[in-house]
Amino acid sequence: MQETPLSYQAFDKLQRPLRDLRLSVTDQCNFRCRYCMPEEIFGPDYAFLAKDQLLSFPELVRLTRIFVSLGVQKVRITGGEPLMRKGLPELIRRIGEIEGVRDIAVTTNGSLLARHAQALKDAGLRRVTVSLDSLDDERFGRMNGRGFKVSQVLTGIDAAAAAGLQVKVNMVVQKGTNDQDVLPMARYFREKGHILRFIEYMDVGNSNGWRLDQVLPSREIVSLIQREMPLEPVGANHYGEVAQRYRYAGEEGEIGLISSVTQAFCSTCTRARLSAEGKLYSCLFASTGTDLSGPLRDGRSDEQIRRLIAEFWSGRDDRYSEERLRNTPGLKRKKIEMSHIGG
Ligand SMILES: Nc1nc2c(ncn2[C@@H]2O[C@H](COP(=O)(O)OP(=O)(O)OP(=O)(O)O)[C@@H](O)[C@H]2O)c(=O)[nH]1
Ligand SMILES: C[S@@+](CC[C@H](N)C(=O)[O-])C[C@H]1O[C@@H](n2cnc3c(N)ncnc32)[C@H](O)[C@@H]1O
Ligand code: SF4
Ligand code: SF4
Repeated sequence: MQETPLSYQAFDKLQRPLRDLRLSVTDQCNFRCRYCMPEEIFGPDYAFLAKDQLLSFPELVRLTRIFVSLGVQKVRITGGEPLMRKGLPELIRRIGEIEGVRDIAVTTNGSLLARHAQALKDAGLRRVTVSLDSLDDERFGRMNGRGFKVSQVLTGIDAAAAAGLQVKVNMVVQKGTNDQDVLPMARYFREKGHILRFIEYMDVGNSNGWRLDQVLPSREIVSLIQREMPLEPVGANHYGEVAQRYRYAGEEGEIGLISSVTQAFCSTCTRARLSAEGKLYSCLFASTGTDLSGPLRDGRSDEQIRRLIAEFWSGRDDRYSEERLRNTPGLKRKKIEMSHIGG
């Protein structure tokens, strides 16, 4: 293969640039959300990664630097629950020092956020995305599978805001489970001034028992909210933005709709995903990954690893959600679990 120029924008087979890197820093989580890590699969005997299998901070930083040289500008730290990874603020500080990284965000379930918000901010983090599916303790406790209380997450959100972090809230909407929470959540976060994004429930992994009739289409969510709080559409912040934005009419506050099932956005998907043990995935719904930990640990040079990643991206042609849209429910394949690959 030819030498890749030192600063270069990688494109895949469908002409999509490599722009985002999603780093899963642990496959473990203190929640057992039924749509992600159902207890009956992720029980006490589940074999999580051993500590020495996880990529170390120096390895993650080295890889991120290489990804940036291929076009990545935005890094999302996720998991599992990323705040369970010891010393996370230090990783954020080091990634923030990489020239070319324009944006770092963390996606968290919020349960440990009150404890870590200030350290994250001090490490240079500017924003955080907190997942919360309901304001009702009973429903939330059932959905998170461990009886965690809503107040614990809300306290985390308040602590993040008080520390000066911009907060977005992600709510997975599952018809028949928490659709009654759409309006209370919209009212609450409109009042608080945080952007709330509604995510269509997806068929990630192999264990959540997903059914299409459990998906509440985004357009129904918009009409539901419109009836009480008028909305106006807002243009995308950047190429390939996942959420469709709406503003509360006459106000600054906004919501987002992530319509991964009913209006797939594969045609502008710029995201590469790295699992906690260093496997690189070209799609949230991929079955296999390309191992980078071997090359990292057997002494390969940055340029060799860079070529590996460039080749990986140039061969990418995934567009699972668009294919699902056409084939539902016939699309069957073994997929990597979302808690492993990161959200
Ligand atoms: N199918 C699919 N869903 C995705 C993809 N990226 C994100 N999502 C879904 O969207 C949710 C929200 O992702 P975020 O990381 O908060 O979204 P984002 O657009 O990167 O966030 P911002 O940078 O804040 O706009 C995820 O938890 C997934 O459910 C993707 O590439 N494919
Ligand atoms: C896998 S989690 C990892 C980060 C962290 N533990 C959290 O929950 O925010 C990332 C995101 O994926 C979302 N997610 C998990 N399973 C999903 C599913 N089946 N459909 C849609 N989104 C899902 C979660 O709601 C969360 O916002
Ligand atoms: S969605 Fe996040 S909090 Fe819930 S089980 Fe998955 S990784 Fe854990
Ligand atoms: S389904 Fe795959 S290709 Fe499509 S947007 Fe999601 S990660 Fe990207």
